[in-house]
Amino acid sequence: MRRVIILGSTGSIGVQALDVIAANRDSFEIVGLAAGTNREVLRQQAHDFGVEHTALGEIEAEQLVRSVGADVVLNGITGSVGLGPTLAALETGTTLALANKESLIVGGDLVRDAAAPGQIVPVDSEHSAIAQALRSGTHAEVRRLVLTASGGPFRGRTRESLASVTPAEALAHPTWDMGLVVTTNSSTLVNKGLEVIEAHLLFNVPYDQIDVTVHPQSIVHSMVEFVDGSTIAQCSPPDMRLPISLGLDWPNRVPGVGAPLDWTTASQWTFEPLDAEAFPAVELAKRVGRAGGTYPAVFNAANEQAVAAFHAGGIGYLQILEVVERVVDLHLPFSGPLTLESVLDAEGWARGAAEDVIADLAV
Ligand SMILES: NC(=O)C1=CN([C@@H]2O[C@H](COP(=O)(O)OP(=O)(O)OC[C@H]3O[C@@H](n4cnc5c(N)ncnc54)[C@H](OP(=O)(O)O)[C@@H]3O)[C@@H](O)[C@H]2O)C=CC1
Ligand SMILES: CC(=O)[C@@H](O)[C@H](O)COP(=O)(O)O
Ligand SMILES: [Mn+2]
Repeated sequence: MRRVIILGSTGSIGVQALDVIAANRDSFEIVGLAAGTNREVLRQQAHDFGVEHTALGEIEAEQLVRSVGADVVLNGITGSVGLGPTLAALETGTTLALANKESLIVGGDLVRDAAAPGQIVPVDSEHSAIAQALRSGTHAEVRRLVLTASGGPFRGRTRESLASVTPAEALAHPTWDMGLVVTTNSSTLVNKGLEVIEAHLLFNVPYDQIDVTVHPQSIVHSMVEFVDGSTIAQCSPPDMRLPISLGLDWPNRVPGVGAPLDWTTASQWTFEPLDAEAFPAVELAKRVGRAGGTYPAVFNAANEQAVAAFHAGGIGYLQILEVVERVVDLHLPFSGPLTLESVLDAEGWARGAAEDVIADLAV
C-alpha cells in the first residue's frame, strides 16, 4: 500500500490522480490533500477518500508535506508557488511525482541538489515518456531527446494572424483537457519551452541535444535517440492517468489505467518541424536555459504575469511573448550559487518588471 499526498487535488492533474486511486484502492491510500482556494471541493474529496489531513495554499501544503508521513507526494499545483512544497517533499525523503514543472524550472540546481537520485519521478507526459524510454539504455548511449509538441490550437497559423486571438480560442486545446495556465502555454509553445528546460534538468542532457518536433495527434509522447541510430518512443492515447500512475508507483505499471492504442482502425501519426517564426517561445526558452541561474525563474514568472494579464483582457495574445522577452532582456545576470532567496528575489523582480511592461503595452 503506497501512502500518497496529492497537492493540487482540485485541479486537472489532481482529479485524474484521484480517479487512478479510486480504481486502485488496494494499492494506494491518500493521507493528505491540498488545494489553493477551493475549500468545498477539497472537503468533499477528503470525505470521499477518508483523508484526515488537508491544506489550503502553498504554505499549508508545505506544512502538510512536512508533517504527514507519505511514500509519495504528487505535486499537481500550478505555477511556481509549487516550489516550496517541492523542496519540502524532497527534504522529507519521499518520492516526488512531479507534474508541477515550474518548481523544477525556477529552482534549477536548487531543486536538483535537494533530490536524491531517482527521487523525482516526472509526471509531465513528455518526461514520463523519456523516463520510460530510458529504461532501455544508459545515459552514455543517449544521442538526443526529442520532445513532441501538439502544436496547440494555432498550429499552421502565421504570427500576424495570431494578433486577434481570444482567450477562448487559446483555451481550445486540440488533444488535452488541462488547467488554464498550461493550456494557454501550450498555445504559445511556452509550455514546450519550459519542457525543454525541464528535460535538461531531469535528464542532464545538453540543450543542443534536445529537440522539439510537432506531432498533432499527441500519441507519441516523446522519444530518445540512441548513439546507434535507434529511437525509442513511448506511445499511448492522450490520457494523463498513465503518467500519473507511473509517478505514484514508479517503476511499476498499474494494470488497466489507460486504454491501449487501437491498431485495427486506419490512423496516421504525423510529424512536422516547429515554425520558430510564428512560435519563438522554444528558442527563447533555450536561450534562458543556457543562461541558467535566475533566468528560468524570470522567464516563468514573467510568463505567469503575462498569461494572467491576457486572460484579464489587459494585453493581446502576441503581447504575452513580448512581455516575457522584454523582461528576460531586462534581467541582469545573477552571479553566485542559486538559493531560495535569490530565486524568490528574481521572481519578485520579474513579476514587477512584467507588470510595468504590461502597463506600458496597455497604454
Ligand atoms: N493538466 C494536465 O494534463 C497537465 C498538467 N501539467 C502540470 O501540472 C500542474 C497542474 O496543472 P493542472 O492540473 O492542469 O492545473 P489546474 O489549474 O487544473 O489545477 C491547479 C491546482 O493547483 C491548486 N493550487 C493553485 N494555487 C495553489 C496554491 N497557492 N497552493 C496550493 N494549491 C494551489 C489549485 O487549487 P484550486 O482549485 O483551489 O485553485 C488546483 O488544485 C502544472 O504545473 C501543469 O503545467 C503537466 C502536464 C499535463
Ligand atoms: C499533457 C502534457 O504533458 C502537457 O504538458 C502537454 O505537453 C500539452 O501539450 P502541448 O504543449 O504539446 O500542446
Ligand atoms: Mn507536457
